Amino acid sequence: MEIIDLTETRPHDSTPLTLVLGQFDGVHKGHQHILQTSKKQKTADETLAVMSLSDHPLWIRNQNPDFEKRMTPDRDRLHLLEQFGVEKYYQINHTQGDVKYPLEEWVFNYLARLNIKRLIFGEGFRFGFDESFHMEKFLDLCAKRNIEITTVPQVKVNGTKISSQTIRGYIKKGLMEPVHALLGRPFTITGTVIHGEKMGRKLGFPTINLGEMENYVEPKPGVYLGMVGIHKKEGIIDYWDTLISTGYRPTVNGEGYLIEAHLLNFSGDLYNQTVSISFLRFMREELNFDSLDKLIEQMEKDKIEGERLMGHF
Ligand SMILES: Cc1cc2nc3c(=O)[nH]c(=O)nc-3n(C[C@H](O)[C@H](O)[C@H](O)COP(=O)(O)O)c2cc1C
Ligand SMILES: Nc1ncnc2c1ncn2[C@@H]1O[C@H](COP(=O)(O)OP(=O)(O)OP(=O)(O)O)[C@@H](O)[C@H]1O
Repeated sequence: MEIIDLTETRPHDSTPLTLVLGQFDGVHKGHQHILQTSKKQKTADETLAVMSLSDHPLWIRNQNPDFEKRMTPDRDRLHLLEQFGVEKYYQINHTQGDVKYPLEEWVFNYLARLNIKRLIFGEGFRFGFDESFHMEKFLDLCAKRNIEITTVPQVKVNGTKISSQTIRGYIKKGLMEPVHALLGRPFTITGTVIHGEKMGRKLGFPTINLGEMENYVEPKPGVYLGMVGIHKKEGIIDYWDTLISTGYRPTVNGEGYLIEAHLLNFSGDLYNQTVSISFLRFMREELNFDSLDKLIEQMEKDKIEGERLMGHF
């Protein structure tokens, strides 16, 4: 997939495009449907492209914290878009300096640099919200350029549209089973293993900590059952059943929110390796124990329960 920053470049290539507009956080089942439909609708000479803003307009324009973090930061999202057949990805940098322009005109000025034949939206699409994105005005601008517009019906579950915002809300509540169902895969964070406080090892429960985590939505504090994928050479991933602890570690007066994973029955050095931590289910709340012995006793119970749930015995 070719990645093009439209803020910096005026593309010279005039490839005819079928373009889908939107943020695509999670590349959830609704997004997957619109991409599959677009692939079928485009003609053989058209290239399937997606265009997104670097940040959600509701974060840039309204400072709404619900739209700051992602379940799929750029690297994960681009990888998934490619898997679903997107051939070109256009990004526009959206910053505070742009808020003085009407959103639909600002977006259209970038679209006008491309040879768009077909523009595809999910039904009810709006970038941000009604007051910031005037859909009718946007459609008028497209019509003047002879861009064909198609609307794809919404994919719903129990009568409600699948949306990134809803799924991020489930992650924040620790509801990992519906997240798995709506994404078609578990919520997964990927990063490089960094050196932590090394206290876990002393407690008999060594854990891996990941760097570069700032951009991910934070799952509710607690203990989860999951899988860790260790990225090996040639794209091979070695999976381990795992316990995941998220939160503030009140028992050891931890500082700041952290995600750690204790791989079940694993021994070895993972520092500096790339790993993916997938969340399968919430097991219990994070607790403030009055001694380290009590924390260790509970972690031993967590381990037995985790192994039982994973079918180890
Ligand atoms: C399975 C598991 C359960 C945990 N549960 C709690 C908990 O309930 N309360 C708490 O304060 N910390 C909990 N922790 C976090 C530990 O306090 C933390 O892993 C330990 O202090 C090591 O931290 P470090 O990796 O930064 O050295 C848990 C960790 C694991 C692996
Ligand atoms: N459930 C769905 N069914 C069909 N199309 C969808 C669905 N959800 C989003 N789309 C479409 O996918 C494209 C990208 O969507 P976008 O990520 O901007 O919206 P979203 O997933 O609804 O997110 P948010 O919750 O932030 O509004 C848009 O064209 C949008 O209309």
